[in-house]
Amino acid sequence: MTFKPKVALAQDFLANLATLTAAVQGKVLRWALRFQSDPTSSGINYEPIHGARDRNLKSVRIDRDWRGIVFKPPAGDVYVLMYVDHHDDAYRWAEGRRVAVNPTTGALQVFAVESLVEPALERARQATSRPSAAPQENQGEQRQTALFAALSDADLLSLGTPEDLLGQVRSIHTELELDAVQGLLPVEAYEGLFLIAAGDTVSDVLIARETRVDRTIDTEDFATAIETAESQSRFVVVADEETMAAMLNSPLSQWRVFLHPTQRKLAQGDRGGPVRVLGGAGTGKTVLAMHRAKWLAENRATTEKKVFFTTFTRNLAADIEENLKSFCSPSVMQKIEVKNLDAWVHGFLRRYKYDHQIIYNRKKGEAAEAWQRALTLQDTALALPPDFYEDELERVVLAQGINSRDDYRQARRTGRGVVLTRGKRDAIWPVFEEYRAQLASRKLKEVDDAYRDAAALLRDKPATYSAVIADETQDFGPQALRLLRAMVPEGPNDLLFVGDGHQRIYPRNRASMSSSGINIRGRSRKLYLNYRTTEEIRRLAVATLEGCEVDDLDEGSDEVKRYKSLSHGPVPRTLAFQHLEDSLSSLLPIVQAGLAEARSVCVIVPTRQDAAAVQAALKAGKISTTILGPDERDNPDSRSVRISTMHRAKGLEFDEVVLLIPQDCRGLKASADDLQRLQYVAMTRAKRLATLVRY
Ligand SMILES: Nc1ncnc2c1ncn2[C@@H]1O[C@H](COP(=O)(O)OP(=O)(O)OP(=O)(O)O)[C@@H](O)[C@H]1O
Repeated sequence: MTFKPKVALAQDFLANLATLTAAVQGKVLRWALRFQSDPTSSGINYEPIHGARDRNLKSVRIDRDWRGIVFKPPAGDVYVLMYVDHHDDAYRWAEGRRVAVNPTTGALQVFAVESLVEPALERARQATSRPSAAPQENQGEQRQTALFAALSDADLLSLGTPEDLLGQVRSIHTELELDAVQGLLPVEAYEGLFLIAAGDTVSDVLIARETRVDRTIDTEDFATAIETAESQSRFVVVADEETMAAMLNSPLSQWRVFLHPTQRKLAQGDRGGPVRVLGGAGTGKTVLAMHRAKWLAENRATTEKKVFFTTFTRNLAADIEENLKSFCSPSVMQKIEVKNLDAWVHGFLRRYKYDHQIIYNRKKGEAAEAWQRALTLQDTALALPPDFYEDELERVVLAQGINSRDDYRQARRTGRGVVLTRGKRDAIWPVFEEYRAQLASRKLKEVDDAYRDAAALLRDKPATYSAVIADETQDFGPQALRLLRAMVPEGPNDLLFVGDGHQRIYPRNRASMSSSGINIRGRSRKLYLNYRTTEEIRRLAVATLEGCEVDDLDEGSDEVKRYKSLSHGPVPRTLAFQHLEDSLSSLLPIVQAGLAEARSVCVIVPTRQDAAAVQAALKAGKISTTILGPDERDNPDSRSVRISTMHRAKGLEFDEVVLLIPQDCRGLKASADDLQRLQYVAMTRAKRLATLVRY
């Protein structure tokens, strides 16, 4: 048997490869395949890099101009393709990097050397002491004590700080300085440090990370080190040429290969019961959920007992299915069913000859007629506000599945504002009873009641799923959660919920997992790093949530203080106008600049009428546009400017977003809180640039 060395790819290699022309990519691919097949071949000439601090970094010639930087330690037979660039740039990169095993966590880390970190810190120090520097979230504040003064070296190392950089990390006094070295540190070190700066303790961070280092660390054993979850966030061991070719042919799809350590830990292995993962916009919840589906399908599910992957809207379900297909084999896909919940319920009830139509819009047709009839039984003496009955129907009667006057007397009405005595509840109940009777005579069912009926039908059927994964959980109401609970027997790996209360755009669907029969105690985790949006855009988006109460999809609350973005860019612009019409004239130059620089651009507006107005304005400027309709999937490769409502933009992402929004919510159906959440969702669709246009 011949011994095969371990060949791995680094994230930086793929990231830089993605920026090169197709012709150069082709050259690199051919070179990498030869390298992969035998990195010990005498034809590969490993050149030392004289200015490099790390003697294990070598240069390898690709052609006259291009060089690959390879990590090649003297022992252990590990070869990592670290970077690729023009000769001089590749050497410069290598001179500024070190690769080492962290002596406490055992992870293989790549980080910048002191001579790059020091100037970055110095620039940040100067920026904060400059009087003109814009103060942002305490960043301008001059602190006397260093941020990590209370931490021992052992603490800093356990968070993932490289041993070489302990001194530099100790000298950090402000969040701005920490952010200045973000890209120069291993991701787990930066994340751990910002969580400490935000108030967490070292043990909070380590417990949440599920870090267990129960071996003696050999800092020369690179082959073992490269296998930890932290190492796999930046290195991937490539087994064969086919895998190497697949990775190099789609270098942009980093999420398929490099997971954040928390994403990887949650995606793989067994869990004792339901798991909830919270994370702000863009923190990789959907990516994690997809990798979890793949792992379960590969390791635990069968074609008879599949993994059911669901979300609230049809478009998102279709996008997720497409993405899953891009990294799961057809045989794995046979063990995963992806469907939005309403489509699943519709199909399931039809199979069981359920003879009711489900209502998705009470304002239309026969449902509206039934509701109007029921309202004739209102007790006017109670002098309740006009929208009281509909709110009560949605948030109490349907949400809790209340079926009788007795149940309504006992119903929990927390947060409903109006206090109702037993007598008042008795006087109100007939409206709801009549509504259900009116619906029944028309063979109609409210969607929440249909969920309840489906859950009841499932009770005496054998389980057809081994696991259920729900994305965008914040949009599911209590009856939907109960139905998901009923779809799979209680036990290991049964349920995974990912979501974010800040992004709830259907406010009636506020549900608590524990009151819906889902016990996540001890199995709740968070993702903190935003992979999509620049830190500058994230900050503005978060500022729009000021004063908005946000829940944790259960009985507790959530906050946005602990999130950070991994990329930086221009501070979003805010423009203000008197009227929508005036603001429309500002759109054309913004959109034209975006298109000229080949960015995908989406103009996001509150209503469909606004979308039509934007389309007309852009059409006049001869710009090709597409309004994203409710049933229309977005084509990410389109060169057309997309126009979307805030609701429809959910789950999508674009290089650039222009958000048109009124100064207040007058004229919109949303409350102030709802509008704040919608605005947060809309702004966080932007990857690189955002403009907020107020009118
Ligand atoms: N580990 C990763 N490495 C690189 N990119 C990632 C990673 N995880 C996620 N991403 C990218 O970050 C972006 C956001 O990911 P994703 O859609 O999973 O986030 P989310 O938390 O579900 O977002 P939202 O709640 O805003 O819909 C996507 O472009 C995705 O490809």
